[in-house]
This record gives sequence, structure tokens and C-alpha cells, in this order.
Amino acid sequence: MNPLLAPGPTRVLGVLNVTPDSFSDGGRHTAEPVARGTALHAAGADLIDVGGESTRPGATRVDAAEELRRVLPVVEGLVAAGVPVSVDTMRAATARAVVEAGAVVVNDVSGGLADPDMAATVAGLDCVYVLSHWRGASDVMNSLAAYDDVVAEVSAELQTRLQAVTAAGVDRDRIVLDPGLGFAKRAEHDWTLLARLDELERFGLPLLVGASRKRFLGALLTGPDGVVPPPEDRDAATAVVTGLAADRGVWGVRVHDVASSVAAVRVVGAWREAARVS
Ligand SMILES: Nc1nc2ncc(COP(=O)(O)O)nc2c(=O)[nH]1
Repeated sequence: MNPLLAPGPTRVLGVLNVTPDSFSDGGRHTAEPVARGTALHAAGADLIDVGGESTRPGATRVDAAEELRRVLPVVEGLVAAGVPVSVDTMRAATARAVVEAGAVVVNDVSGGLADPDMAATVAGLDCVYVLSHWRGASDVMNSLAAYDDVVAEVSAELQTRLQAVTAAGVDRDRIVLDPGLGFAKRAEHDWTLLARLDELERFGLPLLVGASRKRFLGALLTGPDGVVPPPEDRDAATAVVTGLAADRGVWGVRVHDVASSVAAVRVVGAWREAARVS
């Protein structure tokens, strides 16, 4: 078993989006993102999840060269600083380059569907592979958010991807599954997946939950004036999701605000320990 996946408190993956709109210098320099990633690690993040292209609904894709130009120097800087790195990419070539540069997790929101070479490439790399549920690229995913039983269908589609990825040579013991909250899902689908997360545990694999700042939390927090709180005002709700996920033994959460989720994980640990000894 990869030591990253050994039993323990829920891991906190700190989001580090290296996209032009995420840094004041437009992503031209790496000093700022490396400093931010190092700070997130110092705040308690177990891993820093570096992403070079937005996967949000409607986002346009960047080409492979641009993605690598954005993420590779940041991965190298974080690895040099001793910070464990995950890379959020759907591209096999990017996955190979960043793992060769020291990244330890390939976080593929497409579950290997976006790049037919991903599974075979990951099979040859020494890394953890996050396999998320996905039904299509940003421009079509909202039209695909139709389910009779979202948990049953997400489970079946993850099973299909798991079979394909293991058949390509990726060992099960280095795979993390992720329900893909917000990807081809409406708010009610996200809540149902969270409420029935235990049904995804039947795979016997670690689970990663990415609820941070997402639209379903924004909808929940919308006041009587109908104003949807901006993403940065959804961190308290995100931390509660982290606490509930940690209480269910979820392997990891992917969050923008690290401190609040680290605190949530620690509260759950202390509460459960007190219950165990009392
Ligand atoms: N494993 C995983 N990775 C992800 N990467 C990006 C986003 C999109 O969220 P963002 O653009 O707000 O970071 N969500 C996930 C997720 O839910 N799970």
C-alpha cells in the first residue's frame, strides 16, 4: 500500500490553481505560487493540489504546452521545498512530467476519460491516482446532469472506469475514488452523494471529497435576498463538510481554505478519541 493511503486522519489537500486569473502576476512567475503552496503546507495541508487549467463548467481548455508551462515550475519549486504535491490534470503527458519532477499524486477529474493514454501512463508511474466521476468536458457537463439514482449511476460509472484503469495496469492499492461533486451534477445530486457516501465505500478504496466553495454550497447559503455568496464566503460551510467527511473516515478533502478544514479534522479526531476513552 502506498504510505500516502495508509489509515489515518483525513488528509487535507490544499488547492493551488496556477491559472492567469489566480495570481496577480498573471502566472508569469512561480515565486508567488510556490510561496502560497508552501504557506498552505505550513497551515497544515498534507498535500498541495496544483492545477494549471480550470475544470469549472464552461471553462475553456488550455493546450498541453501551456498547462505544463504553468504547473511544472511550481511543482519543482514545491518539491524542492519539501512540500508533497498532487497535480490536478487530465493529460497523460502532464502527469508523466510532474511525477518525474516529484509529484506523488495524479488527480484526474476525468477518471481517465479525457486522455486515452492516461491509464497506461499512470500504470508506469510511481504515484497515487485519484479517479473521479466525470461525464464530459466543462462545456457539456451541465447537460449531462440527469440521473434516476445518482449514487447507483455514479457507482456503476466509477466501477467501469476502475475496471478500465486497473486493466491498463494501475494497481487498485494506489487508487483513490472521488464522486466528482459539481461535475455533471446539480445541487441535489451533490447532497445525495454526500448523504450516501457510505455506499461508495463498497469499493474498499480511499475516497476524496471536493466540496470546497462549490455551487451547491453557494445555493445553500443564498439568503432571502436571492444573493448567492461568492466562493470565498463558503469556507465555513466547506469546513463543516470536511468535519462530517472526516467523521465518516474519508481519506481526503480538497479545499481552498486549509486552516478551517485542518481545524475541522482535528476537532473530529479529538471528539472521537474522547468518545473512545470515556
Ligand atoms: N479530485 C478532485 N479534483 C477536483 N479538481 C477541481 C475541482 C473544481 O473545483 P475548483 O475549480 O473550484 O477548484 N473539483 C475537484 C474535485 O471535486 N475532486
